[in-house]
Amino acid sequence: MVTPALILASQSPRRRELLQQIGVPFRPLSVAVDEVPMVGEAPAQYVTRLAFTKAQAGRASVGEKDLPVLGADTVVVCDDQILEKPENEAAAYAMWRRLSGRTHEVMTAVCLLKGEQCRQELSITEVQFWPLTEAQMAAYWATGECRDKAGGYAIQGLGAVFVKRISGSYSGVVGLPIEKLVPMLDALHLPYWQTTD
Ligand SMILES: Cc1cn([C@H]2C[C@H](O)[C@@H](COP(=O)(O)OP(=O)(O)OP(=O)(O)O)O2)c(=O)[nH]c1=O
Repeated sequence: MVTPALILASQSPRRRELLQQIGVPFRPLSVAVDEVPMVGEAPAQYVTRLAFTKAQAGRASVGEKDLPVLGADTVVVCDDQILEKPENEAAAYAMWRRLSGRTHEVMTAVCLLKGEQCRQELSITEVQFWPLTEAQMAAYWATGECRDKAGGYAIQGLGAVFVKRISGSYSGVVGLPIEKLVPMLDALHLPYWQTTD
């Protein structure tokens, strides 16, 4: 068995797949943190805080201070409002009506802790939706795909048909911006595909 180079403090299957995709040897760990914005907290601050909190929670639960821990958080932001995972059908429809025919931002913050070191990055991607019909929304709800996704859609899934344009990081929208992560791994001398040390 390969020795893990880091702990991924996340229950998200997408984050696990993205780390696997670039050949990082890791051990997944589910952490539970309160995902509630503080009063007056801007979306960028909020996702950054949550990524840090998840990494910290992972480190506390592993107990091995020297093993690096990676945490991440993703939110959809539209009209300065944070859209997380829809709690029910009404919440999902409210999100889709807001996103329909418009451009929103997907923010993913990443935090990597190793010993005393803390590296953080924020990815912001613009996503434009086609106008959505009520019939499309009903059909999408029926698929169940929206339930554990920020903003109530998955760009990597059937939700891709809602997307007209993207400007930024595709992997960031899915939950882990590879182009931000690789330099962080380099800085802490952590392995991935093609590294030699
Ligand atoms: C916008 C969008 C989000 N998402 C996902 C990424 C995240 O998994 C999820 C946002 O929820 P998060 O709270 O960031 O992550 P999570 O609860 O799935 O996992 P954990 O907190 O344990 O790390 O939405 C997609 O998969 N595709 C998309 O197109």
